[in-house]
Amino acid sequence: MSAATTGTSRAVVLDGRAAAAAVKADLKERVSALRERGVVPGLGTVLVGDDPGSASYVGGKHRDCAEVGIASIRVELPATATQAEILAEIERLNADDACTGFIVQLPLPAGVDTNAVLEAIDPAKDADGLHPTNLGRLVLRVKEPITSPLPCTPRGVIDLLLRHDVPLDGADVVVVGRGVTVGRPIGLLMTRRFPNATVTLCHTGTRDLAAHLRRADVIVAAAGVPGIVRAEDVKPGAAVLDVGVSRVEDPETGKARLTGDVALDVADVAGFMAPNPGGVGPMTRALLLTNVVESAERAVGIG
Ligand SMILES: Nc1nc2c(c(=O)[nH]1)N[C@@H](CN(C=O)c1ccc(C(=O)N[C@@H](CCC(=O)O)C(=O)O)cc1)CN2
Repeated sequence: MSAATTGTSRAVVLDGRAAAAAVKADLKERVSALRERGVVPGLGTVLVGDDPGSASYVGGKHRDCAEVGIASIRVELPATATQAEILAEIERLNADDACTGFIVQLPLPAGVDTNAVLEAIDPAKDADGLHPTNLGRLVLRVKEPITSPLPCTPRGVIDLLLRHDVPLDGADVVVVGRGVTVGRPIGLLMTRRFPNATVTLCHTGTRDLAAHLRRADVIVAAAGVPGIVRAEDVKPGAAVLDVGVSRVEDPETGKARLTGDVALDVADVAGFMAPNPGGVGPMTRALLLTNVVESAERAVGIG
């Protein structure tokens, strides 16, 4: 969804750019404190192939690192890289003391076993929180404070809801999309932070998506299908967070542009809206940095 609406919007905007700026300001101070103790957090990224979207996300991650004082390590491999070559780079980053956390940018080229790649990352350096050990800890350590990295986009969604006091106690939450970075982990994190929320995961096999959406107090749209969440299917006052990303051709300019999953006029019905761009995306980036800083703090016994 773009920030523009049909003009009657009364939804409170869940402003991810402002929230991310606040998160980064806090991280900058924490990174300075770590540096004073001789600890320099370093984020590594592994980018395979030449997808312009992925390259742009990785570039943004390194700009964020520079902003808060985190060191950057960039690994780039051609789209033809073999599974063994990718795993070798992961082993190198696992062993590199300058790299305190790293990610492998997704999606990987067709033919690469993404699960095997994610499982090869040292769980202590897993800045995305997508290693099975960390996903398992997320399920098991429900009552503990955060002791392991958490998936960034789901964490961003929850942070935005908390910052704006969106009511979650007893809420019906509907997540659309079952991808590995958002749809699958978000229910785990949501019911850890809001144990009385009821989370339903909808996907391409869901028989009646509209029926699920209509009773939802909170909708997290992460399907990558433009306009899949329509105003007529949103309960007045609901919180709607648009996390979908699709590349479409702009009919006016003929140029490719990014669009979300939520129709523009949903903002006229919703009580809270996380737009796309400007909602959850900037928080995904800020919480990646948070995972890196928290890991570095844990390593020296802070937090
Ligand atoms: N290893 C990972 N791969 C991917 C992840 C992830 O969390 N880990 N998520 C997405 C891509 N992504 C980060 O990698 C990401 C997507 C979008 C944004 C963002 O800030 N979007 C902006 C709009 C950007 C634009 O206009 O170009 C916004 O929403 O305002 C940040 C990060 C898939 N891969």
